[in-house]
Amino acid sequence: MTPIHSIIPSSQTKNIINKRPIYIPNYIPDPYYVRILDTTLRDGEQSPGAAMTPQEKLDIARQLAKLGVDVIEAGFPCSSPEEFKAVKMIAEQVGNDVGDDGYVPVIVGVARCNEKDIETAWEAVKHAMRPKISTFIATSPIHMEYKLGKSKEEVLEIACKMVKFAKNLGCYDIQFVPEDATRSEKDFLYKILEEIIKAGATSVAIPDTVGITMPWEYAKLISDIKANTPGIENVVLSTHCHNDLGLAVANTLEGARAGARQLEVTINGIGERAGNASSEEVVIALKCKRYEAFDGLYTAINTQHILKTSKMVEKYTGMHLQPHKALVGANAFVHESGIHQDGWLKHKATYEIISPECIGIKRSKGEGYVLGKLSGRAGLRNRLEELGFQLNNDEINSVFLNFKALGDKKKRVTDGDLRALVSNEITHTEPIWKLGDLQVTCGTFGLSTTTVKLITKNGSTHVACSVGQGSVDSALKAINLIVKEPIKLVEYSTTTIKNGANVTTSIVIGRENNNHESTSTPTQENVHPTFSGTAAGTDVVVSSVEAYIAALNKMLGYKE
Ligand SMILES: CC(=O)SCCNC(=O)CCNC(=O)[C@H](O)C(C)(C)COP(=O)(O)OP(=O)(O)OC[C@H]1O[C@@H](n2cnc3c(N)ncnc32)[C@H](O)[C@@H]1OP(=O)(O)O
Ligand SMILES: CC(C)C(=O)C(=O)O
Repeated sequence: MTPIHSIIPSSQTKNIINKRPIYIPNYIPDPYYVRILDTTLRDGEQSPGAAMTPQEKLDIARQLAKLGVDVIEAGFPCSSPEEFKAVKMIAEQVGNDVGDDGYVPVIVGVARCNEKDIETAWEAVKHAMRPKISTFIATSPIHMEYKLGKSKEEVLEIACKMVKFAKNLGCYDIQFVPEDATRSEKDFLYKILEEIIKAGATSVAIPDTVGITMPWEYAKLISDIKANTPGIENVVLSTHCHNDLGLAVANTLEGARAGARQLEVTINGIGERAGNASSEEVVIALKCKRYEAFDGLYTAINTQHILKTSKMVEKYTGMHLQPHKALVGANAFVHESGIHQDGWLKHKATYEIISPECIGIKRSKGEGYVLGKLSGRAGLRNRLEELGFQLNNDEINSVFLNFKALGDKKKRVTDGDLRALVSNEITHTEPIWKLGDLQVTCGTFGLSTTTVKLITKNGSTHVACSVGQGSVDSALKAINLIVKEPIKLVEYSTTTIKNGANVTTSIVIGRENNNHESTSTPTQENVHPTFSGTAAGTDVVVSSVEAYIAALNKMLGYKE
């Protein structure tokens, strides 16, 4: 029988960086090699609100070079003086910096098909070791008629003239892009590509500008262009797919299968409107299914840098990732349900297609799953063992019932909650203190004040009043005045459920060690042992006080 984890050949889960063939603008010496053109700094920056400073763009370009991209599309130099400065800095610095594998990335400046844009782009990139201009003009009927106000003949003439113009400036690596290619008439597309190749283009990108194309249609377009465009074998064919229907990655991968050997992607999939094909998804899909689905295609991306690059782009652009974003979202390697946790604990590959380390995620103990109402005994037992509790089956079964009851009330059962559940299970002490009454005064005038009445197990009542920094603080201080114990608050959390109508509070306390000179903030590590209490109700102060008293009773009942 085939072992379940053999779906991922072990060579591919390890960090093997494939050797990159030498860079020749219009030809890739290895037919299985796929170039990655990263356009985070150009199309990615077209995400509404994602504008970056030149320094931020430079930092990202450096990181993209470490990631191992072949081509960095650095920006649109004629769009503003700062953009020009950013592209120039990237060209001069990153475009001349030899990476660990001896490679220097190509730096691209993007330009419309006009002399001013092209001259400006060339001025910005020309000092890179491998400068490139990418010039575009729309070829679809709707764009030519309404946006450009030009006929096919005019567009064809401008495109050829501008490719030659770029070449005459001294640029020998020129990409031509027929914008809105997927809505263009195919015969016109073949014709314009034939002519711009004759004019000197070295690569051609086929953009699905408005993200309307199905994966099989995109694959057919790439195959048709290869079959019908004279001279197409003399250039590198590239994808450029937008995500308006959520198909950018699928279309890009289909484009590669159909023969495109440069893939244009962005980190985290950011870009104009719904974004572009996500770099991490494209690269890892190729890596995971290199032989099964892609006939051996490979990239030179050092996947260990994926997470770091993703975080940097998220921070600089302010484009926050949804938790369930493939590969780099906060939940991408976190298991919530019991059946999954059980399988994952037995063998990671039951529910993970790659190891998170492969993209640079360092997962420590306790990470990889969260406990909640959908968890089972396997996840619960494992986390309790990680917290140092060894319970027998009867104890686990008993804790499990209370765990499920708590899970029904809270979104997430925390380590503090687990400690409280376990100590309920193993201490069984009769409560020493009970809450009698509680009265809180708070507002904007002066400090909060709480009066609390506690009742001991033999029925005597004790009342105290305290001010504090807020209602909960004054309430806990009033309790401390009564019980006269050296208590340290280690952890405090509340969860509101059902639109604020109900609140659950968890508190962890420890006995303050008077001999201990340390002034550091108390944590579960430096206050030993700790005791937890949980309470639920409609009022946050009342549930906080009840949780505190529950933890206090455990502390007082505890024998070393
Ligand atoms: C599909 C894509 O992602 S394309 C890239 C998109 N990126 C950008 O637009 C970069 C940022 N853009 C900018 O900073 C500005 O738009 C600039 C500086 C480029 C131009 O600004 P303006 O000169 O004020 O023109 P504006 O943006 O309003 O309109 C675009 C003009 O370019 C023309 N144009 C559009 N595409 C092209 C092209 N590929 N080649 C030549 N002209 C073009 C339009 O027809 C229009 O011309 P018009 O003013 O004669 O009607
Ligand atoms: C300029 C081109 C490459 C583009 O961004 C598009 O068509 O989406």
